[in-house]
Amino acid sequence: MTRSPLTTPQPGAAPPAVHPEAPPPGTGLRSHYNHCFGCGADQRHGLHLTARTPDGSTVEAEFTVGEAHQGAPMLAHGGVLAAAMDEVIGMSVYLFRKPYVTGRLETDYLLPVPVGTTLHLRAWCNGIAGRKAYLEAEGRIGAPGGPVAVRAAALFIEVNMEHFAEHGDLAAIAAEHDYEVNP
Ligand SMILES: CCCCC/C=C\C/C=C\C/C=C\C/C=C\CCCC(=O)SCCNC(=O)CCNC(=O)[C@H](O)C(C)(C)COP(=O)(O)OP(=O)(O)OC[C@H]1O[C@@H](n2cnc3c(N)ncnc32)[C@H](O)[C@@H]1OP(=O)(O)O
Repeated sequence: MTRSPLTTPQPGAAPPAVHPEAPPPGTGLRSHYNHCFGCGADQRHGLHLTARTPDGSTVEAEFTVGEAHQGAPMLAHGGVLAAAMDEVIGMSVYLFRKPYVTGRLETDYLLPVPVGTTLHLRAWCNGIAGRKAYLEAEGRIGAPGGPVAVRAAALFIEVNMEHFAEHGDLAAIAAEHDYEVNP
């Protein structure tokens, strides 16, 4: 992965520990929001990623490139692939049971991805330093051990729930989670 210093764990970054309330190994992850472009079942234009964690610290998901995802004829749009990487990385940081948002996302495109291809996505965390989480993901063609088509490195920043209340619609999130909107 070609990455900038901004997505490379800074000195002193600690390796992440599996959170005690992370889903047990082999468990599926629920969508964090039904209208999410990446994972929401009610978002009809979305990617509909469903993910699981094999070990409580990494996340795996599959994404089949459809006709709605084209950039060049019958080839995946790079921005759609970046969205898939952002989503699977977001799902992996969700294992830490804190709200994070993408601060920076870097993407390497190594192979063209034709419509009809299933990308096997995997994301993991390389380190945590304060509010910063350094994460990485890859998308492999056709099988978990297939050729790597996309790599991503990201810096996610921990926020509090007021972030979503101030800038978005916390009530819509709270309706699907245990968060109290006005504790
Ligand atoms: C997503 C909804 C979730 C709802 C919650 C419900 C469920 C549970 C939670 C998790 C969700 C689960 C799964 C999610 C899955 C996928 C979703 C994909 C994720 C996204 O798609 S999310 C949307 C796109 N995302 C944004 O909409 C962010 C817009 N942005 C901001 O809201 C601010 O910009 C913010 C908050 C990032 C920082 O603002 P701030 O004021 O809090 O903090 P500040 O600026 O001081 O930065 C602190 C330290 O981070 C460094 N830093 C910051 N930004 C950097 C950058 N870009 N590059 C390099 N370093 C950066 C600074 O340099 C400083 O470093 P230092 O401490 O060393 O000085």
